[in-house]
Amino acid sequence: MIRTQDLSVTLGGQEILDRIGISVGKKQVVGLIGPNGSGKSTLLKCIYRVLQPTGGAVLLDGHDLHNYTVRQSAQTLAVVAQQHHYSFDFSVREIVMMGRSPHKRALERDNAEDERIVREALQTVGMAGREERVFSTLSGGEQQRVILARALAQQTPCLILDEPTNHLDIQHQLQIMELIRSLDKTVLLALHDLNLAAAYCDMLFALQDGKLVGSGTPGELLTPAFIEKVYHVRARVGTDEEGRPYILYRPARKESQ
Ligand SMILES: Nc1ncnc2c1ncn2[C@@H]1O[C@H](COP(=O)(O)OP(=O)(O)OP(=O)(O)O)[C@@H](O)[C@H]1O
Repeated sequence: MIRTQDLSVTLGGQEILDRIGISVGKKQVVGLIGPNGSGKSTLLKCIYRVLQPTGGAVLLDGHDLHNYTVRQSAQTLAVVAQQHHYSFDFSVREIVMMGRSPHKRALERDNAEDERIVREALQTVGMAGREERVFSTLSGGEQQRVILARALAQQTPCLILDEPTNHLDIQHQLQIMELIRSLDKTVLLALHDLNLAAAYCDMLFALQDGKLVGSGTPGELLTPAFIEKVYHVRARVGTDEEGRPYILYRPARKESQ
């Protein structure tokens, strides 16, 4: 459903992405992994149209995203980006209600159905009853959940998430990942935590220095050799009772021994 074809990005004269081809099947949860600065956010930004690629294309259901109007792509893709900058003190309700705008005409007023969808989205992320709180006064984790609620209120078939577990404690990390899995949507997300990626993703794509350096199911991709090559960290990989890999990191070798 979402595909990138030879996607390249050059910024400030530097090649940030080099002919990346990834694909996310309908209703799959696909993780994008890779070290800091490897290009994960840049790739997601091309998909949610904040960045214009220098080469290649993003295809939605086989159609070039460039032929979509902004409204059409907002009806297809909802985004939870890494940083949330709001210059005004919006309430939680107002922020989540913004998710409804691709479904409305200019100046159309919010109706009872919009209100219901907003309440339901806040309930889903565990933020019910906080509609009137000022967004900027929420903790980082609470803000993250409100932004996810806004994406849910957008009612799109696809979700793009850049580090959705950022700022969250372990309980909320697991809750958000369980929620993402339960949504029955096509999901592409950037993740740092390889154990979360292993536990919740159907497929993974790995970036390193702007290049695609691996892809496969978590079990296929996350081997000790791969982790050492890409992250320069030694690791032991076990398998849980459901056959999914889990990773234990090991201290770096001491050079003097
Ligand atoms: N506007 C820009 N001009 C120049 N370089 C940029 C620009 N935006 C991003 N970069 C560089 O592109 C590279 C990839 O950045 P990106 O944010 O996509 O990485 P990432 O994998 O998401 O990293 P992280 O895990 O740290 O969030 C980095 O080296 C970054 O410094």
